[in-house]
Amino acid sequence: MEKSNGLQVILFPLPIQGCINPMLQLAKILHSRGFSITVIHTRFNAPKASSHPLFTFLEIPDGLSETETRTDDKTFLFTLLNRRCETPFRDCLAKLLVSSDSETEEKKQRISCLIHDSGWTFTPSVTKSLKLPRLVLSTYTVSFFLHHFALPKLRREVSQDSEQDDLVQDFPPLREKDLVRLLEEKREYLEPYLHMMLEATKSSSGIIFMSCEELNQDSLPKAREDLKVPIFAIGPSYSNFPASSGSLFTQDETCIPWLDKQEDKSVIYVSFGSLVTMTGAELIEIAYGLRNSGQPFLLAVRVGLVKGTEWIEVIPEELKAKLDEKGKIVKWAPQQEVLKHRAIGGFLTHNGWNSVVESVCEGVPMICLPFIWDQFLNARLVSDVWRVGLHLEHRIERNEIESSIRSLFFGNEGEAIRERMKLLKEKVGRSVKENGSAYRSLERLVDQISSF
Ligand SMILES: Cc1cn([C@H]2C[C@H](O)[C@@H](COP(=O)(O)OP(=O)(O)O[C@H]3O[C@H](CO)[C@@H](O)[C@H](O)[C@H]3O)O2)c(=O)[nH]c1=O
Ligand SMILES: C[C@@H](CO)CCNc1ncnc2nc[nH]c12
Repeated sequence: MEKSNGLQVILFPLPIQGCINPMLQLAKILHSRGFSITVIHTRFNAPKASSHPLFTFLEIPDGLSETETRTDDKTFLFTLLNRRCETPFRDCLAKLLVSSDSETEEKKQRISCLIHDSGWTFTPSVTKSLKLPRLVLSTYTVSFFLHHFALPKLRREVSQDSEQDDLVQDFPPLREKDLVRLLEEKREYLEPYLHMMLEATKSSSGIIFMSCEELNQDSLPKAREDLKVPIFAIGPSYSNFPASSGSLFTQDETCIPWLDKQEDKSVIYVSFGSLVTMTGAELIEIAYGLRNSGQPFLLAVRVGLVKGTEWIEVIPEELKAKLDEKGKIVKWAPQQEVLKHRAIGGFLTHNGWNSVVESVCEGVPMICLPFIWDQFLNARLVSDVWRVGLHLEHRIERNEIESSIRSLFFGNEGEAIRERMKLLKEKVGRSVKENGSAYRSLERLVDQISSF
């Protein structure tokens, strides 16, 4: 740990698991560079302050009701949060600035800037009136962030004559069938929300991605050109700065001793992040697919994953008994530790960006089953661009799942995928080491924050 550099950074994550983890990871990275860290967060999905004794946490009210927090339309949720949090956030930040000014000289830690999730769109007017520099963190991959601003236009101009498998011209490597599914979610709030997000990004002092040149060759130059603000692709550095301490759920630690008993690279790990929901019938197909594959498996079923039920009640008793012979089902896994484990041979994933990056960092080949939003694009990167995974093409059927597991573990394609994943892992690993592209980007970010 470096000693304090006398500067303080204020962080403001969006309250969903997929956004809290990368923000806390950024906090750890900046703290290791001597910055002191204050996290302003909503009451809803508040991170566990006790897991981070080195940071200061300040809670603001968000006014969300129980029902509102459960809404399926995430854009609506974020729109509500932005409306309700503006005033409490402004008050909180203003107070912080005043109290930091009045500290005694030796305790003084000048507040150098605010770094907020790209999903907070009200921030420009707040920091402008308080004269505080502002950086944005995007938890998406660069190409999704860049191209998703065109979604309202793409929705208006859905092409009639294109084939399902065609690439979407303005949104590669997304395919037409992905775009159709992505747009299926009801999104009446999407257009104004995206507009505000883009404005908040363009008026910022820079945007940070937990990604690197090696994973975004084509989109980074275009992002620099379009957004016209400095771009810092500083990660992923999951191995040095684990994100798991940001977990909102209790991790089932019995996963690791269970994995210890399995053979090298024999287990398929299955998880779907924190937002996706599925039907009971879909979970049953997945369970049969896992069982019929004959491979040992570790399945994370989050409470609430299956719509209308609590946990895994939909799985018939008789199947449950068969599952227990070779598999383990938990509510929340210590995912990074699991992916690191020598027993893991593959990851059946919904392709949230954090999961994809964690899998690449640990060199675990994937089976892609995206459900919503940026997951469709992430899955194409994995299967079509880097070619380090198979794609289920949205077929949640036991036979498809069984055969994809078999070809990943035993087929020729699986062999080639493992080979490519090994190379990709090494490439990304080099990027965060001294003089790698992500390392240099982080140096530039630290310089910029210090110079505000
Ligand atoms: C299910 C499960 C998850 N996790 C951790 C792993 C990851 O760091 C994190 C989940 O992040 P993601 O894999 O990005 O998934 P998710 O929470 O759905 O993320 C949301 O936010 C992401 C970033 O904006 C998006 O890319 C996703 O599409 C979106 O759904 O939670 C665990 O540690 N244990 C678990 O059992
Ligand atoms: C505003 C963003 C950027 O950090 C939140 C991430 N996640 C998401 N944003 C919008 N719709 C979603 N549907 C699923 N996940 C979603």
